[in-house]
Amino acid sequence: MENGAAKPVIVAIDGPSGTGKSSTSKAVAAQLGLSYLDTGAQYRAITWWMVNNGIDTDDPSAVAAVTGKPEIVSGTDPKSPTITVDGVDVAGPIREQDVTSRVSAVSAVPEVRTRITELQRTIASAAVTGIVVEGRDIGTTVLPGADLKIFLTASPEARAARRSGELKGADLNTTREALIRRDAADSGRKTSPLAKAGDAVEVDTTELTLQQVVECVVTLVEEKRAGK
Ligand SMILES: Nc1ncnc2c1ncn2[C@@H]1O[C@H](COP(=O)(O)OP(=O)(O)OP(=O)(O)O)[C@@H](O)[C@H]1O
Ligand SMILES: Nc1ccn([C@H]2C[C@H](O)[C@@H](COP(=O)(O)O)O2)c(=O)n1
Repeated sequence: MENGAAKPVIVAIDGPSGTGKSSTSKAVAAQLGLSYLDTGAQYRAITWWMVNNGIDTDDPSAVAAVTGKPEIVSGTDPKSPTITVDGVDVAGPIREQDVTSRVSAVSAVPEVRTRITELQRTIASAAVTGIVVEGRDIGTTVLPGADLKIFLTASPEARAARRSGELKGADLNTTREALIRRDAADSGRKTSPLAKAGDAVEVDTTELTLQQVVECVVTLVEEKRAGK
């Protein structure tokens, strides 16, 4: 750039549940001084609002009719990301089971995707140094011109073990089945399904520590910035 400031770098990190998108994205963004956006949290936030307002989340037209109502605000500091709905901090409630079990249905509604995608693009374009955006359709749909696209994978067994650890000993098989069900719903929806972009770098995290994944992505970003 003419004034010597580096061009903002846009990094898209996609993949199924439990592959390490959030942990990796936050650490990479913090290490490189970039903003961070958890797009799953936005879909969870709108789902939380639907549940809280008695909307039938299995009825796409009922969901579509009220999609524009809640005001969703994401804080993009990777060291303390935030998410509010109409000014209420929902970081805790959006991780609860009633939201998790409904979020795939709500996020499949095209009107919801249009609204949340617009919000994501606005946030990404305002990031001064750049941003790491994680989700399911970032490289394919939200930011197809991203400088770097990563697609994280891991075996269902590894992902279930990671999640069971978080859920304090939840049954491994039940957790694995729930992950597979959510992946199938997210990959099978008509509008911008979970998918690897053709130009994404796939990183299988099954046998890697979180630190190794972070180092791998940081190296890829630095190589991109250096024009390699
Ligand atoms: N490479 C890794 N090795 C071991 N554990 C990991 C690794 N990456 C992430 N984890 C752990 O796995 C769990 C899930 O990670 P994370 O929340 O980052 O995944 P995610 O892909 O963002 O999931 P979701 O899409 O469901 O939000 C966390 O407890 C995290 O600490
Ligand atoms: N870009 C995105 C991000 C998330 N979703 C949906 C599908 C997921 O099951 C759900 C929750 O995401 P998580 O918090 O587990 O990462 O949100 C989507 O459709 N597109």
